Amino acid sequence: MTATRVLVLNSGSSSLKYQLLDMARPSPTTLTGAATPRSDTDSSRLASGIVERIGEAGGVADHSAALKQVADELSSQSLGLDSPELAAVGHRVVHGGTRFTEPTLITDEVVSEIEKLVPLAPLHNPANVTGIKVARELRPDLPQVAVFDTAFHSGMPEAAARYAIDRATADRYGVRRYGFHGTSHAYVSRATAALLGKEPSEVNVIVLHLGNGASASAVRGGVCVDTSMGLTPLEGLVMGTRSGDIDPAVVFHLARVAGLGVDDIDDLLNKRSGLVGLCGDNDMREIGRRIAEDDADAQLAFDVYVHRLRKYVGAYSAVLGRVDAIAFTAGVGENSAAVREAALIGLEPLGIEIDAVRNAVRGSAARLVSTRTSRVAVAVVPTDEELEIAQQAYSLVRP
Ligand SMILES: Nc1ncnc2c1ncn2[C@@H]1O[C@H](COP(=O)(O)OP(=O)(O)O)[C@@H](O)[C@H]1O
Ligand SMILES: CC(=O)OP(=O)(O)O
Ligand SMILES: [Mg+2]
Repeated sequence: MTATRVLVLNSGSSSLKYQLLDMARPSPTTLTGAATPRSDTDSSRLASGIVERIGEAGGVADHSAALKQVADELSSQSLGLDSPELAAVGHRVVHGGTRFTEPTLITDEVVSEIEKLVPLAPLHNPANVTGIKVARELRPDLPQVAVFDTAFHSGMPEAAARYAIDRATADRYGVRRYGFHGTSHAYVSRATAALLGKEPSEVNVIVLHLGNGASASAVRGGVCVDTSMGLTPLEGLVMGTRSGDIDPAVVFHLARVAGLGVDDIDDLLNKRSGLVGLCGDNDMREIGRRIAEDDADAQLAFDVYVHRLRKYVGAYSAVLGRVDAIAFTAGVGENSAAVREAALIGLEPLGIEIDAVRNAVRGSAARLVSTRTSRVAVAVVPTDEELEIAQQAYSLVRP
């Protein structure tokens, strides 16, 4: 029997998503070719699930406990990690630094390199390492593949990847823009091309990945040329709990005037800022409910979020010159018609015409929400980081 199944572990800062896929069965997308949107009826997906609120009240204690829960759920469906049909485990790893720009077979040395990158992604890489260690303990014989969030952005031009700071200091300490959510930006930019009936090489796309973490990217002909996250996943858009762009002098000011330490400021900007910092809620659904009741704090949070998003749409329109499509993805991008409309309304001079009626229709498939006359196609394109990771992992181990 040939082993053709891949288990994918996608550890976020407070969640663990998993999927078990059979790569021998038809899947609607291919690694390099055209992609069509994925539905729940795909025969390739054997199991999937999510453990949420890790480390929070009402959730499991930590990522080890979450993994144990996933292993138990799979075993109860006779799909456990002990299955001889497993070909590999694919792990999402958020930060790959400058070294990891391709899917990588995991060895002890690779694990220790990923651990060295923890200071650059303190909310994410530790969880990724835990997942790798637990899975390797359970199945030491099985190939385990790391797929990096940073990889898709690793070819960004120097003009976009460099910060304008002293070069020697930057080079010595690896201070440059890496970018994240790369598997999602790669998958969604390809799926957007497919939705337009084009090859990825033919289209320029702005991808707006709006989840709890959020980032924008400018993709020219299938290649990422700029993205909003930088050295860490803190730069760029306003997020659920992260500030995104601020004047770096805010940090000095808070240290000198408010007497805050570096760790306090790190915690403030990563965990107590963004939507939650502005209005106390980080879930866009709750913010929508509060706005409907005329809550001024929720309205302000929404307005700041959308203003930043519009700025990036404008910036990346200029970076790309010609924009063929803008694609909204991840939890907020796929579900919040209000965010999509507020971000793009009034941008007709840029050739962007969102259609309020089409935009308001709910759906789970990739779809266009622009007017028929819009020069720039506006699309909602569900992301599938797990499928992308599975395909990249399988490409390394397939017989
Ligand atoms: N129906 C909805 N309307 C508006 N926002 C939603 C909806 N469903 C989910 N979201 C938003 O999506 C976020 C989670 O997105 P997701 O892509 O799953 O994030 P992550 O992978 O970072 O955990 C939630 O915090 C919430 O703000
Ligand atoms: C990199 C990042 O921000 O990931 P997530 O959105 O899963 O927190
Ligand atoms: Mg995510």
